[in-house]
Amino acid sequence: MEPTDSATPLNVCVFCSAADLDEVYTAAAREFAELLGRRGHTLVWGGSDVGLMKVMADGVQDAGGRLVGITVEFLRSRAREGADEMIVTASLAERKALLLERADAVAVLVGGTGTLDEATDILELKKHGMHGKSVVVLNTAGFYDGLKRQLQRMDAERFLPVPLDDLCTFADRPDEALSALGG
Ligand SMILES: C/C(=C\CNc1ncnc2c1ncn2[C@@H]1O[C@H](COP(=O)(O)O)[C@@H](O)[C@H]1O)CO
Repeated sequence: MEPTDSATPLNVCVFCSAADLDEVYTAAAREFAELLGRRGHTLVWGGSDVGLMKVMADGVQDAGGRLVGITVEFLRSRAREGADEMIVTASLAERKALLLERADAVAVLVGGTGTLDEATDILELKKHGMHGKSVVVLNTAGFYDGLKRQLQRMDAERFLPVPLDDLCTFADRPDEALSALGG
């Protein structure tokens, strides 16, 4: 499908679960992916063809967007066929650096420890002024309510050297998340 909506094309890095999840989560990811694809954006992601990562890649590609996968040597066998680009790094650290480097903006969808690791890494880099890219957390079904409360407490009790709002925003819906990224 050709992209139909006009917006400045962005490279949007998405961190999300490698697991197969309930419909409430896959539906939101699919909607976000379709918005990205329809607006001609590129998905930059971990490159695997599993779980929510696959839902995102399918949705973006079906809606006319591009796919740039950045996988790592030990997960190479899980890499998606037919991505526009697939880069294989030697280590997870190198992969995280490249995911950020190739992105204009970052979206954190529901996920486990892998997603949390990636999200805190880019927030830490942003805190230290290493990048100024927009970061949005898509809080599907309140999945990240606990994380939001924790970060708000860090902010209120001065654990953060910059305001939380300067680090990331939370969005309840996929369209809000994309708007927060300027897409
Ligand atoms: C080995 C299995 C699946 C393949 N796993 C992964 N493939 C690619 N990227 C992965 C994988 N696991 C973690 N990642 C990265 O972390 C995020 C997902 O981790 P989570 O713990 O599931 O949230 C994701 O953004 C990836 O970049 C087993 O079937």
